[in-house]
Amino acid sequence: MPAARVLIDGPNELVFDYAIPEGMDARPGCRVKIPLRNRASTGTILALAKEQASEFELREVLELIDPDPLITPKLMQMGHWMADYYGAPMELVMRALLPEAVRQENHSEKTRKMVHLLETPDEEAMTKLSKRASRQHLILTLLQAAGGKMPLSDLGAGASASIKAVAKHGWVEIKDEPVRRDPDAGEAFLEDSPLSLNSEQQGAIEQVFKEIETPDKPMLLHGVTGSGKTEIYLQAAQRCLDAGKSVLVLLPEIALAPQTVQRFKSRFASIQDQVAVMHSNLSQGERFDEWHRIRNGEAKIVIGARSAVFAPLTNLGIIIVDEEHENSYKQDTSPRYHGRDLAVLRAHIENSAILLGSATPSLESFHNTETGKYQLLKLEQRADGQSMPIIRIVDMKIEGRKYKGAGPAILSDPLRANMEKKLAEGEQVILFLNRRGFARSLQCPACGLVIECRHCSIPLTYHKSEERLICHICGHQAITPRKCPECHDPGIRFQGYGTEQVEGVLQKVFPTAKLARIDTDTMRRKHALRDTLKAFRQRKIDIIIGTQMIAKGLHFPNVTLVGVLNADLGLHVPDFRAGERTFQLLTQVAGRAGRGELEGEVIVQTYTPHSPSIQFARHHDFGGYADQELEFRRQFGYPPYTHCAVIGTRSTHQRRAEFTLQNIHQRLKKDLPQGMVLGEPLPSPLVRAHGQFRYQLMLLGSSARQLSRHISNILNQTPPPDDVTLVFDMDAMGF
Ligand SMILES: Nc1ncnc2c1ncn2[C@@H]1O[C@H](COP(=O)(O)OP(=O)(O)OP(=O)(O)O)[C@@H](O)[C@H]1O
Ligand SMILES: [Zn+2]
Repeated sequence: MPAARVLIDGPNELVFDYAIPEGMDARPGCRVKIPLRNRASTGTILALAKEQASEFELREVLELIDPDPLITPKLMQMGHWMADYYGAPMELVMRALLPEAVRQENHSEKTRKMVHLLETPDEEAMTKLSKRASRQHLILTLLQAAGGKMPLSDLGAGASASIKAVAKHGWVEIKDEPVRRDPDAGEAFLEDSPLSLNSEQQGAIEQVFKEIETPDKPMLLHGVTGSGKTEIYLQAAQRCLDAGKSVLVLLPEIALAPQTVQRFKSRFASIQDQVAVMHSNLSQGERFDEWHRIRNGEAKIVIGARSAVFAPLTNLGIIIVDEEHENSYKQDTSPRYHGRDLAVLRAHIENSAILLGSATPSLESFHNTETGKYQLLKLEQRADGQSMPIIRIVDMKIEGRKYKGAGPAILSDPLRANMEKKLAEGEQVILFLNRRGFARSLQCPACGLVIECRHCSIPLTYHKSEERLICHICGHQAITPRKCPECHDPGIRFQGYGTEQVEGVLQKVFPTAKLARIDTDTMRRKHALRDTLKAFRQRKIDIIIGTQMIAKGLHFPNVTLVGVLNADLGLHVPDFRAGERTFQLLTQVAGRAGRGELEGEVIVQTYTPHSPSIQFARHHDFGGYADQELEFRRQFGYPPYTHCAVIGTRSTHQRRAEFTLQNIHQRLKKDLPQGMVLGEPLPSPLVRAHGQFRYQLMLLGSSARQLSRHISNILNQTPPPDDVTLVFDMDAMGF
């Protein structure tokens, strides 16, 4: 008898084999009822075997819940690829493929009671009714006015006896009707129409149309900030819909891209019902509804973050990956997939077009255009003929001297003077600083002690409004000491500054300007970001100070000055991608300036004005940056010339974490295949987080398959002790 391997619903990821009874058309991806500990349980079929392998008699599947697999065969194929490539158990892959809300099907459809008018009594009867039973009369007239049906709840609470009475006469009937839980209920979107494209856009879209017609090669759309990439996405999507095909749009963090989502919603406002947006703020019920709307073909455009790459669309015309260089496409728990890479794979499996877009492409994707694996589409001009902003560098080593001992130099003279000018002219300013809180750390000048988190190896950040120290890794909080806890020196002081402190400085320097701070501390409320950006667009705010939440994708024509307060923050971290990331961030932030009629200016404050990331960004020279960075990567054998995998161990026992990794290192080394480079086991840059010690080693290999198989083999042979957790991160993006 054939057997099925079933992932049981529930928190524990149990997997058992069951026999498939004769005549049951069970396929992978189908949900089934199975016996478990004398009770009927539910689960999803992971895989089938022709003959059962076990010598024990298997229990039988009780019932097939879905005759058609919930997971399409093509998505299943992608799932098996993921399990193999990322070295992840199929159980975990399955969790990614089928959202919790769908797998544990207890969010059945939401329904509501509707009252339907079956027939209206004649005029005479109505007149009688109005005198004798005015409530019943009212119900009938309301129903007539509403065109024959109304939700029961709208007919008022006290009306139930009257409704029963009119139902008894056979005038009305109450029926359950399904309702969609619409996450955007209450929001109105004005329809807009396609723009006529400029010649660069025209060239790009023709290529995209060709690919939609007959998919051949992935496309990388490299368009400078403000070049109108979104318009290309919109017209590509429209073309697919016209051809009866579906569209998948991936955005890095959907909560941070309210403007892009809004543009899609506006363009497709007339077919609102066919658009599904999947983001992390959806309730389980909303997620269930959206998923089923996609699976049954009602929704034809899906917009979502990385996990939307598994959206069960069929007949895909194009997959669009906006800001393809963004790290947040990488999943940070197993299976540690890269949303962009899976999108490319999925397009291949589904035979659809794929369009990756960015103003600062990842070197991986850019390199693929150089080798001819991808095709490059370029937009070198801003869409409306605006010029690129002028970028000026301020050397804070020189500026800082003016402030001797008077606290940190936050606003250099050139930046402050420029802000004054713009504000006087009624223009708007964005300031960028990638650190929240008031002060980075507290340090004792006498003994040098820096107050650290008790669970993590980083300093605690001082938050003034809450009057406490907070760990930005684990959230641990502590009271701010008045003197050094070690040597009791009362001179203990703040080091470094965050957005909260900048806000305070701005209030003093520009007392009449209206300010808003955008970071995770101020944006906790559900629609806080959307509302703040709206106020900014309406010019109710003059200056925004924000973290990376405001770095990309925002379009405000009246912003003429962007200030980068400390460009060095991401530069001095032990990661070969640190320079690339700084270049991307500076280019993206700078790109927020001068997107309207007025010219834009950018002022970058830095202590390392000559670093290549800063210099190339200043000249808007992606090509130059990519050339020299790729040369460096090639020399050292780093990605994109190789694949990079990281193996990590974590444990509350430092020695156990270290020893386990050393052990793995030994085994990896013993039969290391040709072409692989094995690094040393070392403490992670953040050696302790959430109370766990972390060790890691890096492997580089020219063949991804060989690399991940070699590692999976060794890890399977070396199960870690119970108190050590293993992490295997294929194509790791951070260290
Ligand atoms: N052909 C066009 N004619 C006139 N305006 C256009 C055209 N195409 C795009 N625009 C406008 O140009 C502005 C910038 O476009 P968009 O935001 O799409 O740029 P982008 O390339 O996505 O930039 P970023 O990478 O900075 O997000 C938008 O206001 C858009 O409406
Ligand atoms: Zn901590």
